[in-house]
Amino acid sequence: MTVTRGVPGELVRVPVAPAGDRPYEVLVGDGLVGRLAATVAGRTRAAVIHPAALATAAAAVAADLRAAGIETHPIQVPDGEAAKELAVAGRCWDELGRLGFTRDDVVIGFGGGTVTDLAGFVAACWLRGVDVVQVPTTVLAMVDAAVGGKTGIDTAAGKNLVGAFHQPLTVLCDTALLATLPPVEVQAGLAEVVKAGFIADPVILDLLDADPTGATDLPELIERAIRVKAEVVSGDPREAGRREILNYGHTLGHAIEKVEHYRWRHGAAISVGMVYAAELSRLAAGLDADVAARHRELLVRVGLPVGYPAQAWPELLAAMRVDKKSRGRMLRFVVLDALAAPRLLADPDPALVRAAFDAVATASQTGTTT
Ligand SMILES: NC(=O)c1ccc[n+]([C@@H]2O[C@H](COP(=O)([O-])OP(=O)(O)OC[C@H]3O[C@@H](n4cnc5c(N)ncnc54)[C@H](O)[C@@H]3O)[C@@H](O)[C@H]2O)c1
Ligand SMILES: O=C(O)C(=O)C[C@@H](O)[C@H](O)[C@H](O)COP(=O)(O)O
Ligand SMILES: [Zn+2]
Repeated sequence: MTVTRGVPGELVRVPVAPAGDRPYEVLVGDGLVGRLAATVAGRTRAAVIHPAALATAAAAVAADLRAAGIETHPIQVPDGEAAKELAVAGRCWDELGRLGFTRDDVVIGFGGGTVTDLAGFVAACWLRGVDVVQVPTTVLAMVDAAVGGKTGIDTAAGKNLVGAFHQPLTVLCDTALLATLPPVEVQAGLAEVVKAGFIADPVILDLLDADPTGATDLPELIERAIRVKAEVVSGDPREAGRREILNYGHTLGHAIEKVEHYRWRHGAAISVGMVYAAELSRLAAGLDADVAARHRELLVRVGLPVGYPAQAWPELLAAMRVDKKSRGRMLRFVVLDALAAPRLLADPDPALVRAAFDAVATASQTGTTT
């Protein structure tokens, strides 16, 4: 998808000021990857962690950095969730060791959210923390994954169960890089944009009502969602409280990803998860029925799934119990009291937790990926 900003050459700067940590900026604009060399000027070495799909683009980035005198090493990792495995992180650390990576060298995460999660985690652990610059290349990574310093990998028990908070030095969102992104990946990214709309910025929902594919409004949608994330993360960088609202739709969504062995896109899974969370909000927190219904209507118009096979419930419930928001045997969910009024709901009535699933349960035997 080609994204043209309203004003050609316009550069958007969104500040992130994580309490107790170094402030940084998320830059959004067309052709921004050209600024990478200046961003990491003075470093001796850079490792560009990238997915197979972006090998050519990563080679071009590496050539730019080398031309600026930085010894640069691309590290290719698998496409998709397969990048977020311990063995892949281990291979990256082996490579950094082979290169003699020191504390003032820099890791660059160049890819979608799977790669920025992995690269951030690799950087967080190497020598107990080296700088990472995130260059997200999907809508999802621009609006969410690359911003805020949540890094991590998956384990057999579930999504993102091993990780670290490690804020990036800067985030460069070059919208020109979205030109090669398949439409289905744009839709997946819009799921997190919808999330930002329901938890904090309803203007996003109005924009998407009028333009559900983001054909004309994608730049504004990206910027608005980044602003929501930046504001939340700045106030609570380590998820001591309010940051949990960014997990809206993720309790069931992560469970679906696990049960599907990560064949579903993250955005598709949290789309179903948001319809579920909206229904739980209606049943347990008194959310207006129209606001709950708006979730399904909008997500369908965006082209995202809103259903999951009914028979999977026991497996999904078991997976939800290892969600990071759980405490002991207590399930905790992000719910909405009203539009843009999210809160934590602890230990809801198990009958309501099950009843809310009726809103997404389908008779089909298998989930449909999008
Ligand atoms: N850390 C966080 O705060 C956070 C937030 C949201 C999501 N996430 C994580 O992000 C991940 C999902 O990220 P995603 O949706 O970006 O998926 P992804 O990283 O798997 O990218 C999707 C696919 O598009 C390819 N791709 C990436 N950029 C491309 C481009 N410009 N052109 C063509 N192909 C391209 C990738 O190789 C991959 O095959 C999940 O693991 C999720 O848990 C993390
Ligand atoms: O940044 C956050 O905080 C989020 O929860 C954003 C989510 O969109 C993202 O998927 C995140 O990786 C989920 O985190 P987890 O702690 O539930 O693994
Ligand atoms: Zn997410």
